[in-house]
Amino acid sequence: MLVDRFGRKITNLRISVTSRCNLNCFYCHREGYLSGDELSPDEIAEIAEAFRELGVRKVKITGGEPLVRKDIVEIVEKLPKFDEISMTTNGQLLSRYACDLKRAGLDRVNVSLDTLDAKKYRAMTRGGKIERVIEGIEAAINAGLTPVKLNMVLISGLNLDEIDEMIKFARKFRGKLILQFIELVNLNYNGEGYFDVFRLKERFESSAREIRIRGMQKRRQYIFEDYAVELVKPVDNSEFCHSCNRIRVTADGKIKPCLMRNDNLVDVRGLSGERLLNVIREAILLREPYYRGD
Ligand SMILES: Nc1nc2c(ncn2[C@@H]2O[C@H](COP(=O)(O)OP(=O)(O)OP(=O)(O)O)[C@@H](O)[C@H]2O)c(=O)[nH]1
Ligand SMILES: C[S@@+](CC[C@H](N)C(=O)[O-])C[C@H]1O[C@@H](n2cnc3c(N)ncnc32)[C@H](O)[C@@H]1O
Ligand code: SF4
Ligand code: SF4
Repeated sequence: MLVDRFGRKITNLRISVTSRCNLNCFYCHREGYLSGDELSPDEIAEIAEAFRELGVRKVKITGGEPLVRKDIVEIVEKLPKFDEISMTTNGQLLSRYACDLKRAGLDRVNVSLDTLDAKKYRAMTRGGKIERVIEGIEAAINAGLTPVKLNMVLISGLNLDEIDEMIKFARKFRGKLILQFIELVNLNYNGEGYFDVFRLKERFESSAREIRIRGMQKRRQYIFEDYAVELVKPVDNSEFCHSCNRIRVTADGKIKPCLMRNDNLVDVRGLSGERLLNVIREAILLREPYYRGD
């Protein structure tokens, strides 16, 4: 088991498989790192296996946009067995891949959708087609990549007035969708439009059938009859960082201890066996909560 200097157990691995993307959302943090280089499916599998041996139980595939990689099905297929393998995608290519990804071993997907207005969507993503995202969500549900989480970054002046509509949209899928309302992170972007998502707490607390607090980043989940809501508050939230059980691997094979920092990356590309395990153990010791509180 990997445990950092702050007693946080690392059970969750986030692998960026590319920095490339077929969209260009104006606020994108790009997972905090840009790389021109990409690991092969075998290289990804080797690093993932090392983390599995060290106690990681869940894997998230992300990007850039993971589905722009032509070998994405092979990447998923070659991953070792974990309790859960999920992917975060913008959904543009999801309907094409949903069934193959499920067969390859993907358990579920998160799909990013900040608005239900086609014109606004095109503007925010600089060219995205909303109908493709909707088709992708439907294909993912039909393929059993569930629960599908819908990621909506809340931006004041842009989409706060769409929260109710998004809930109505989620309800149509009868319990198969979880809505994630995400706070805007000020990284590679000036933070204009910031909205504190905890301002929604009261609203959901007073009406939910059940409230769950996830171990990961102490996220609050509100369960309703035919949908659920999760609030993701990464800004100025020491509770989030103190229960952060994630480690990241960048598209070019560096261990990234924190989304918000690039001054403590550790290159593991080309390493294998005991050497790889030891370098991972050392990298874990570089982890620090980004927001610490008092
Ligand atoms: N600051 C920070 N933000 C994170 C971290 N993990 C996820 N996020 C943000 O949370 C939002 C949702 O990320 P996703 O990739 O969909 O995954 P997730 O919701 O974290 O993971 P699951 O609930 O397991 O599906 C994105 O805006 C991420 O940038 C983290 O460790 N630190
Ligand atoms: C960087 S994207 C990568 C995966 C894929 N391209 C997608 O959009 O789902 C992962 C998630 O981060 C979110 N995100 C991007 N920039 C953000 C920011 N500045 N603040 C909060 N979330 C952000 C996106 O909305 C998306 O849900
Ligand atoms: S689709 Fe994802 S990676 Fe691409 S620009 Fe938008 S948020 Fe960033
Ligand atoms: S320490 Fe905080 S900011 Fe850094 S990755 Fe973990 S939750 Fe995100």
